[in-house]
Amino acid sequence: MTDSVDELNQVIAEADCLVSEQQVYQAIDTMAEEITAALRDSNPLLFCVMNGGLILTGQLLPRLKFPVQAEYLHATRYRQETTGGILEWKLRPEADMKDRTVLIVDDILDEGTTLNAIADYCLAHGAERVLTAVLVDKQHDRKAKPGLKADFTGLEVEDRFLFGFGMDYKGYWRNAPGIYAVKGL
Ligand SMILES: O=P(O)(O)OC[C@H]1O[C@H](OP(=O)(O)OP(=O)(O)O)[C@H](O)[C@@H]1O
Ligand code: HPA
Repeated sequence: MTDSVDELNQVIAEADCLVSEQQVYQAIDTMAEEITAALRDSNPLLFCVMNGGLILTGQLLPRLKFPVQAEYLHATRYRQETTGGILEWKLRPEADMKDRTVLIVDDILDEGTTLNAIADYCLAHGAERVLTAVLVDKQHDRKAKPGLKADFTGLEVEDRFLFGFGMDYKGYWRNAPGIYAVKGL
């Protein structure tokens, strides 16, 4: 059942703001500088991981100071839940990635299952190398592989259920202006 607007307004009113909007933009500025320095001569193929990667991708792209071919893919495993399940491909990448440097952009590396599966898919389809960029790396010891990290990380955030800047709570509040943790989660 869809939560009511009142309930969704209560979620953000009761949530803890862990990272302010201004701090998020500073982190994205830094990520963009790092990505530009690393990839400006690589002609990378960038894939936004829908839906969560939408906002980071939209903020990063104008900050990247080199020509970028931007595409998208859609893989999901949380749906409306706060724990992850089986990864479902809703749209596989269509662009030819043979011998390309691929940059995968997503909102969060939580357990890392999603990014691992996407990276494996790209390598299996001929990508020369796959790099990953996430706004948030959630701090816990449940990563799909010990020590798993993205190549570019904006912020390290505590182990709570988060929303804002692309991350959703039950499909809502991807638009929240900062990074918030749901009360009690
Ligand atoms: O590191 P993991 O534990 O695999 O979790 C991270 C993934 O989970 C979220 O996607 P979700 O499945 O919620 O789909 P969405 O992007 O449409 O919200 C998020 O956008 C990442 O893609
Ligand atoms: O903490 C989270 N919030 C929203 N989406 C997510 N997908 C994985 N972890 C999270």
